[in-house]
Amino acid sequence: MKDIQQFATSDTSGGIAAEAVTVTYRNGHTALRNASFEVPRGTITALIGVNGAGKSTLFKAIMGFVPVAKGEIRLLGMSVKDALRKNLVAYVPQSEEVDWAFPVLVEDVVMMGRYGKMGFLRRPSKADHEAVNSALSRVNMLDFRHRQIGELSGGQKKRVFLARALAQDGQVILLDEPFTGVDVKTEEQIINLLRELRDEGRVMLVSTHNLGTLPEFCDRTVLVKGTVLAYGPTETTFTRDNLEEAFGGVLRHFSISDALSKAAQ
Ligand SMILES: Nc1ncnc2c1ncn2[C@@H]1O[C@H](COP(=O)(O)OP(=O)(O)OP(=O)(O)O)[C@@H](O)[C@H]1O
Repeated sequence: MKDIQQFATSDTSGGIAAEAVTVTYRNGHTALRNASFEVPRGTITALIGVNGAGKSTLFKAIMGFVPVAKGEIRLLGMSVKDALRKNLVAYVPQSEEVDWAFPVLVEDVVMMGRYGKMGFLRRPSKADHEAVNSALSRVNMLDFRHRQIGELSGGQKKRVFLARALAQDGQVILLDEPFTGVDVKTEEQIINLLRELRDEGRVMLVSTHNLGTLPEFCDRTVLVKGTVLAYGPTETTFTRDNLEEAFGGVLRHFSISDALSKAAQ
């Protein structure tokens, strides 16, 4: 483990903090061992590493889907359990995780973001409908609200799930590969939206294999490989040494010079 960036950290109580986190699956496989990092609020953080490095596992631990065997995750200064109970954690899934054949309208998907705020019967209030419409217009998808989710393009689907996170008013937003299958224009729209959300003081953790554009919009980077290898501001963490350690030979196929020079700017 090298070059871990400790940031000076008064604000970390408000973001995501993992301390010596170990996650072991039921079959006994330890996917993350002794992983520590901190991310303040008001930041967009890239989560990068090779396939199987533990990115999704970290997301699952933050969402309380898998138990943390050792260590602790704190979100916005509280336990994962409390943050989930307060409905503060929103998740934008990878496309492959969603059953697109499920017959549900765009506005229904976004309304799911409001469930935590509704009563037992889940009867949407006027405020819920307004929140859904406002979230859909923020991602430029209001005109599609009566469409079946399965009828949308890849980029449109991503925007609908982002709208669900907005309707939920998630303060910790986890995005799993938000740019897979989206065109350049949609990617730009998503990045602009993430910047707005950052400026509102939310904290975003973005799992991405798109190393080329990462330095343009991620203030911080966390590198994983069965643990956290390094974390901190992108300009000091997104370095050739750290990338080589995280990706090894895979990097031979990727020209990182451009990305590194962007990170250094
Ligand atoms: N439910 C599970 N049970 C047992 N092992 C699992 C489970 N889910 C994932 N793993 C293992 O844990 C390790 C980390 O997997 P994870 O899905 O977190 O990686 P990832 O970094 O998200 O990869 P990718 O880039 O391919 O999405 C892998 O070795 C994987 O095989």
